[in-house]
Amino acid sequence: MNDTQWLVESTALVKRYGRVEALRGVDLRLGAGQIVGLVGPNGSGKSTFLKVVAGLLHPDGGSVKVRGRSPGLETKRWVAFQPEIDHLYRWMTVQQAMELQASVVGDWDARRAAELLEFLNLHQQRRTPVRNLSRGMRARLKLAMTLSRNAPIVLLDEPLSGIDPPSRGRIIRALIGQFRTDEQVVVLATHEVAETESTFDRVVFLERGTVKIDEDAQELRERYGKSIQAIMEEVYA
Ligand SMILES: Nc1ncnc2c1ncn2[C@@H]1O[C@H](COP(=O)(O)OP(=O)(O)OP(=O)(O)O)[C@@H](O)[C@H]1O
Repeated sequence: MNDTQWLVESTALVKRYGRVEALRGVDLRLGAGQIVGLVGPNGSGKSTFLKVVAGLLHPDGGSVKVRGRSPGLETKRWVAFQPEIDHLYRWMTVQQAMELQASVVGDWDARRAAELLEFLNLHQQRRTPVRNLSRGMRARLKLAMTLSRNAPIVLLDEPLSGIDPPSRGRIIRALIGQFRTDEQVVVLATHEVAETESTFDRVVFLERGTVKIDEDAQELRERYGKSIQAIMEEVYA
């Protein structure tokens, strides 16, 4: 594979916040056709990695390439990034938030957006202002806004945060349903490993800014003879 065939390639990637070294030489290559579970304890660098790939933070060392280019304006159109923070305008209705997103991204899929609103039980809330939505409903809206894009690189930072456990299965099915194996990579940064690991093709485990595990999800389960959740709890607690 040459450089441009990787959707994301980081080499010895370093990111610091003042004296805190959040990423300490991360080497990762992500190609199309995978859901990658990005896991690790609090502060291990998951969000920082996603933000660097999304072009929101600049590396302090090493490099990151998105389809062979340094992250910037050009690469942002290839990356659908759902941050953990709530970035929605409170005064907008659900419909207006979707329309705003549709107008600023170049790869909006209106049909999928309508399907996702229905699937995520938001279709009856179209005229509801964001400020009147519960935290879980806002999380669903963020997910709909992200997954309605046809971006080759989808980065989801704790997408299930705030969503009630019984609904998470539906959300995960939405994620798989929208996933196009031949074109996209989905990176799912999460602490909800038990609920999401069935979607993982590959697991990247970060610890203190370095990659401790980067392995096929099924091979990892077989190697330890337990679920990824159990591996996280027992081996890396
Ligand atoms: N804006 C910031 N300013 C200073 N330090 C930061 C900032 N953002 C993150 N850090 C630090 O960088 C390190 C990595 O943080 P990061 O948020 O990337 O980890 P994470 O794995 O996503 O954590 P969590 O699971 O808690 O969301 C931590 O030590 C954190 O305190």
